[in-house]
Amino acid sequence: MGNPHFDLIVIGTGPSASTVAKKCRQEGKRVAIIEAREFGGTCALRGCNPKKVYSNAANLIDRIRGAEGKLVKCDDARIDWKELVAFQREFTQPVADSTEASYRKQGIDTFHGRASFTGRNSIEVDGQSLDADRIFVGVGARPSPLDIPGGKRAIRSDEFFELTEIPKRVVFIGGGYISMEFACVVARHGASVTVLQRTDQVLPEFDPDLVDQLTEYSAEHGINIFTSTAVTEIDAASGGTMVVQYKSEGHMKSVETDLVVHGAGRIPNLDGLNLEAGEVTYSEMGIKVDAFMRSTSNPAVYAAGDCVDSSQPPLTPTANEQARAVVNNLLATTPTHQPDYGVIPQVAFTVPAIASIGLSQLDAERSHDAEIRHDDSSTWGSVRKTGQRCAGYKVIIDRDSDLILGAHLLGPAAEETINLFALAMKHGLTSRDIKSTLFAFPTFASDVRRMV
Ligand SMILES: Cc1cc2nc3c(=O)[nH]c(=O)nc-3n(C[C@H](O)[C@H](O)[C@H](O)COP(=O)(O)OP(=O)(O)OC[C@H]3O[C@@H](n4cnc5c(N)ncnc54)[C@H](O)[C@@H]3O)c2cc1C
Ligand SMILES: NC(=O)c1ccc[n+]([C@@H]2O[C@H](COP(=O)([O-])OP(=O)(O)OC[C@H]3O[C@@H](n4cnc5c(N)ncnc54)[C@H](O)[C@@H]3O)[C@@H](O)[C@H]2O)c1
Repeated sequence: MGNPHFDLIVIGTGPSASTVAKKCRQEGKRVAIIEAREFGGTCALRGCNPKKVYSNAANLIDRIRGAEGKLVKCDDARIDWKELVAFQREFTQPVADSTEASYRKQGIDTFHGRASFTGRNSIEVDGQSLDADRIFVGVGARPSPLDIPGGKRAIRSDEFFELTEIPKRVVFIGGGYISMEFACVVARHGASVTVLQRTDQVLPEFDPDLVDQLTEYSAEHGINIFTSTAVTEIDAASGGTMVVQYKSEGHMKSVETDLVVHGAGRIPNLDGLNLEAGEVTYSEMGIKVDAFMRSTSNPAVYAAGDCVDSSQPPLTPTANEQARAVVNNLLATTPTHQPDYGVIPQVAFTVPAIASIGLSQLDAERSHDAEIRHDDSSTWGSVRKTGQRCAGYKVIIDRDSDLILGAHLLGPAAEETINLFALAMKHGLTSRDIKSTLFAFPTFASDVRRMV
């Protein structure tokens, strides 16, 4: 007997893979799906969703403390880490079983194990060989290697979610999304936090003026950020503590800590896939795909999400949009569908959240006759009524067309308000269109009229 044959083999069960597997099965394709870990992928199990639970706790503490003596009396508001972890697990723990069950219910064959290519149309998993007309790769990303002496002493984001208690001192290596979001949570739990960032700005995807505002506010809450640093070593010290050595302003410095967290970036998770056997070309940036998300070297293979070499940010909405294009192409006789990204909003769920869409001030001023509207909006009524005091915005408008070129927000509800700009920018609304729209009042959304 030959190997089991499928119309489509899907590798991974994250947002991209699940979209492709389910939609192709709905169209009657015989589909197999393979997962190396628990079913569900990074976003649901070890990323966006558990992180948002933690971020909600941190923001709630901040809001209560900001409102203390104004809106509420609540001297003892604090995060009980064990309770927080237990609540987070209410969202993550059911995922593996329910996800696999939903695939099976749909008639998708599920396989556990690390998939690797054995040919252009064949995969091996757990000693079993499978063949398919088409193969979809949605294997996501993993933390980049921390190639410094003692680098293995740093825990990764997966392990961070397993922690049932947080020590007094925490150092984050890297100052991107993961470090800054986690830093805000552990600081609101009472830890003293150090963030060591290699470049001259933490959260480089976001507006530098708003990041400065966030950095200043964070410093008041126990988060010390050092930029332009080079971390050289993590040493073990007495009593289970560690010393992180780093170079800053030409001098060697060190910080003693109880926990080091790796937040220094992620890379495509291509280990063990044996892409050579599948004749699938890749680089350290990921699998090489054409505009239709098809492998540039093997037309039977498609890929999407964090594992592809793409200029788009590695986020869940990006993975989903790429996967939707893949589905359309898999169901067509020839691929014609390209992802329609529009403008992708980005949000770091810090305290408060920082958000961004479209062009930065620098890029807008280089390419357009740009008007920059900005303010420290912490004095605005909407913000003051919450008791909070860290807020700002920068909206960039094209003087010629009156279109919004970019929007950058910091403060309460920034993570929601940015979606209004996403809608306006995707559908070509001008600043005049926005100003002429009636928004419910008093809401943070209604502040948008004042920003444009
Ligand atoms: C801590 C954290 C927080 C995040 N927060 C956000 C957020 O708030 N918003 C946002 O938009 N994005 C967020 N992201 C990013 C988001 O999770 C990813 O962009 C998204 O999950 C990518 O989806 P994907 O389909 O490419 O792969 P993934 O979701 O990474 O899934 C890939 C799956 O493939 C499996 N796999 C890997 N290799 C193999 C193999 N050889 N065989 C079989 N299976 C394999 C993996 O085990 C995994 O389950 C966060 C990421 C992290 C780490
Ligand atoms: N809210 C969200 O949407 C969200 C949250 C978490 C993660 N993510 C996604 O996951 C990706 C990975 O997140 P991340 O935080 O690991 O990476 P990141 O790329 O956001 O940040 C890593 C940062 O670490 C710095 N760095 C790298 N090596 C360093 C070193 N040796 N010492 C000091 N600094 C160093 C880099 O300059 C970079 O700014 C993000 O790019 C994002 O797409 C998104």
